[in-house]
Amino acid sequence: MYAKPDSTTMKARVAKAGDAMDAALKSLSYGMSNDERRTSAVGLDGMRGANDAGRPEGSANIAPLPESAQRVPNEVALGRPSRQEAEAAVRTLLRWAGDDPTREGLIDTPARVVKAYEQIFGGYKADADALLERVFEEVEGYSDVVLVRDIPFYSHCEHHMVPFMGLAHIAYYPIKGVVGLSKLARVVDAFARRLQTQETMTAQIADTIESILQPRGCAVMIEAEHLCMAMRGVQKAGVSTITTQFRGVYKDDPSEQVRFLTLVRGGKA
Ligand SMILES: Nc1nc2c(ncn2[C@@H]2O[C@H](COP(=O)(O)OP(=O)(O)OP(=O)(O)O)[C@@H](O)[C@H]2O)c(=O)[nH]1
Ligand SMILES: [Zn+2]
Repeated sequence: MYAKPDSTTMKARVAKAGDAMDAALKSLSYGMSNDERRTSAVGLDGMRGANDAGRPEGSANIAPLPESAQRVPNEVALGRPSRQEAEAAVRTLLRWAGDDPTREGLIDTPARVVKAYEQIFGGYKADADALLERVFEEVEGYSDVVLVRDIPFYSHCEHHMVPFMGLAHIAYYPIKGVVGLSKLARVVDAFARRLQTQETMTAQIADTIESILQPRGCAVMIEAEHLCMAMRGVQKAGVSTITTQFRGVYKDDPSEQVRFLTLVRGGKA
């Protein structure tokens, strides 16, 4: 439906973002309160703390239940339109765009779009918690950081239903065993395949890892390009948005945040 992100370009962008990250690191270490350290969006001052609403103070060590599973209330799930209704809605949008849904090239488009939505928005049916339930304990007591970086993802912004895409980086300090590496990428998909804001998605991934694995700490960083900013509206292409969530030791210890960002950037600068 849209192009795969160009990882070279993204890597170049990460390198370019290095200065911004360095500046952010300084402010993380010296300028921010503990609360501010917990959620920060580099270069997006107005977004700081956007995901903290309703989360109790000091809850980082308590392993809160992720809200992700409850994002679609029952009454909404039960009132789901039929496939025919969804296809009719696509025909309406085709007419709104100015085209003729009965012409040959578009006649099967509503069915294709509805099918594509099942994949693109398959995250609503994903149980992110269950993905992390299997833990491997035979790791010789390994308890240092596990960092999976450069996980590509595609999501859609909830404001315009236009794609945003990029890379997610996840780190955690295991306490008792480790989780399968692919499961972390699956958790990213479980939340990316929904209508999202980047901040919400970042917090949901961190919430899930924190509550299910109960690690000593976890860090999530997402960098993405939003096509709603590139192809419409303000039309600024190539803009990278970075969001982070730090929990546990990552929240408490700025040097852990530095180590995380250093590992994420390792070999790229
Ligand atoms: N914080 C945040 N904003 C987002 C995200 N995705 C898109 N947006 C912004 O959502 C905002 C919606 O602004 P509105 O003024 O309601 O809508 P609009 O008139 O289409 O805005 P423009 O994009 O400026 O044309 C825009 O500023 C988008 O850039 C996201 O993941 N996080
Ligand atoms: Zn948007």
